[in-house]
Amino acid sequence: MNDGARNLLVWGAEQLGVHLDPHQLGAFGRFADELKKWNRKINLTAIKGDEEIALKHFVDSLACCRMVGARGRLLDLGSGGGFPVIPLKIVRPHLDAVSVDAVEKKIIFQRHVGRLLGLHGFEALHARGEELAGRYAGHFDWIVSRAFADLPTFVRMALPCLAPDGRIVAMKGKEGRAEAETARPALTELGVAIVELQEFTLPLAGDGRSLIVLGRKTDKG
Ligand SMILES: C[S@@+](CC[C@H](N)C(=O)[O-])C[C@H]1O[C@@H](n2cnc3c(N)ncnc32)[C@H](O)[C@@H]1O
Repeated sequence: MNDGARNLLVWGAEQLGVHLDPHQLGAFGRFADELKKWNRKINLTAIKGDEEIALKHFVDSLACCRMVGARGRLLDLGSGGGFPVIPLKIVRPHLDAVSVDAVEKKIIFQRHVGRLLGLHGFEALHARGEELAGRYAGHFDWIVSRAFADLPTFVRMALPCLAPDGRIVAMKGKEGRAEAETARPALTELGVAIVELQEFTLPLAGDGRSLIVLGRKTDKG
């Protein structure tokens, strides 16, 4: 990753309230280098330039930091090249993270990055989200996804694996609020409520983003 991209990453992360130390910056640099190298052979991402990777993959992934604690169990459904799970693991090293994707070559890439960066408590699993309920029933404190599926589909897949007080976090573009409104009846039927909806602009790139946080409905609503 070039100096300009590194500066963008530091600055963009700061805008989100995340301070990156030199060790973490080094990890992001190695992740970017591997992403570019592997992307020449297997299709991991359409985002190829250093600056774009820094903003549209790394800073964007870090946006959901504020919704996730420092310790606990995290699942990323449909994580592709490792987003948002690997950036989250870099800045929240004590999270126990499971990353799932249906495409094996993407999971092989993530395992490679996990080994290279020495990420402990990181498991990349080649599976479909629909298959996880048996192994991970009620297991995760946070289940996240970025650019994965429509809200009811994601929630239906995530819910069996969610701890009783767990949270589902959907990372969406600027259309997130409208999608949440449309999905509200289906979500109610699933026994889930929108706990929080945050809209923000990706630093510098200016693209609209939204974070939709969901939890099980309680008797109180
Ligand atoms: C648009 S990509 C997003 C990847 C990553 N989250 C990101 O933001 O860069 C969606 C990913 O979901 C995976 N996927 C689609 N359906 C899936 C399923 N049912 N279970 C697991 N992964 C799935 C695809 O293989 C793909 O890697």
